[in-house]
Amino acid sequence: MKKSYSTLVNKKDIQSIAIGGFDGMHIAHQKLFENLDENGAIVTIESGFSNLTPKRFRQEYTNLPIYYYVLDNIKYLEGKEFIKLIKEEFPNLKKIVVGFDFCFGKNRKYCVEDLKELFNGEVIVIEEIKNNDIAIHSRYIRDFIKNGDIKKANEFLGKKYKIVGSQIKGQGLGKSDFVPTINLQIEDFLLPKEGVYITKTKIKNDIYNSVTFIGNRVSTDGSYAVETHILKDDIQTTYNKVEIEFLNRIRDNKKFDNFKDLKEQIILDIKEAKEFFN
Ligand SMILES: Cc1cc2nc3c(=O)[nH]c(=O)nc-3n(C[C@H](O)[C@H](O)[C@H](O)COP(=O)(O)O)c2cc1C
Ligand SMILES: Nc1ncnc2c1ncn2[C@@H]1O[C@H](COP(=O)(O)OP(=O)(O)OP(=O)(O)O)[C@@H](O)[C@H]1O
Repeated sequence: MKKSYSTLVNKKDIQSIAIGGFDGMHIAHQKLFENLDENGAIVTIESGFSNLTPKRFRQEYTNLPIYYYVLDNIKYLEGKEFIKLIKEEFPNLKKIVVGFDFCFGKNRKYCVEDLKELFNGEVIVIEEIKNNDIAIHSRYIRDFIKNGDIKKANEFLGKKYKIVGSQIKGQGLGKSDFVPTINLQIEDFLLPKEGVYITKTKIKNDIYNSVTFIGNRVSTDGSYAVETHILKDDIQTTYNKVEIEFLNRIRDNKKFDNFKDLKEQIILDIKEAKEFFN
């Protein structure tokens, strides 16, 4: 099994693991982690499609060490081979925690009953965790985000949906014709539906109330942009890392016939965001 990330914890010390994809580190994932003991670890099988909590950001949502394995390297294994590798990786493993729908190995033909049979230790299977009768899964959270339903996404995540990017140069119009904005380049993260959102923006150790526009600037140059206006301060410098937390959605992206109308709308958006924070 090829590990693609290393932590400082010695794998010989690990006695319990939770296994899965864990994109989002959502409420149900956290329930699995609660069943790990102090010598526990998270074993993440990377499919390459993680865009809620891309791999390099996942560790911030847990104190447990995370070990990453590439799905393509292990998906052809028979059940016995999978367990053998797990035991080679974690020689003192006593407990495995998975969800009710966990399957593994060749054609995903091995599931929880096989795991119980093949692993000579404790296997804890967590029943399906729901939020108001709807099952919590990363795929549903992705749908909420794509539809702009940030409140639902946050409810299912158990935290605010966050993207991380770096500042890039904008058109230079914001400051002169509208309001100053930080233009962002975002990689790896799933972007919410086009529109205007109430957000918090974190730069270094400071957190600012903000409004964020996502979408094609159909009223100006037409290009796709993610840009944030900080409600309080005029942020001047270029920062490498900017984090945006989504709290609520204000409206859809819209084409305005002139800059005056767009500016008036932006002022209304800012007013709505300020009221939200008050
Ligand atoms: C709160 C807010 C709402 C916005 N709404 C729209 C919009 O509905 N339609 C649009 O085409 N552009 C919208 N924009 C983007 C502006 O067109 C953009 O800020 C302007 O073109 C300046 O871009 P620049 O920062 O690259 O100079 C919005 C920007 C902000 C900050
Ligand atoms: N709602 C849930 N209730 C209980 N266990 C869950 C739930 N969702 C996921 N799990 C378990 O968490 C682990 C990680 O699963 P996985 O990464 O597939 O999460 P997911 O949210 O179901 O993702 P996806 O929607 O992409 O399938 C697995 O062991 C899985 O069985």
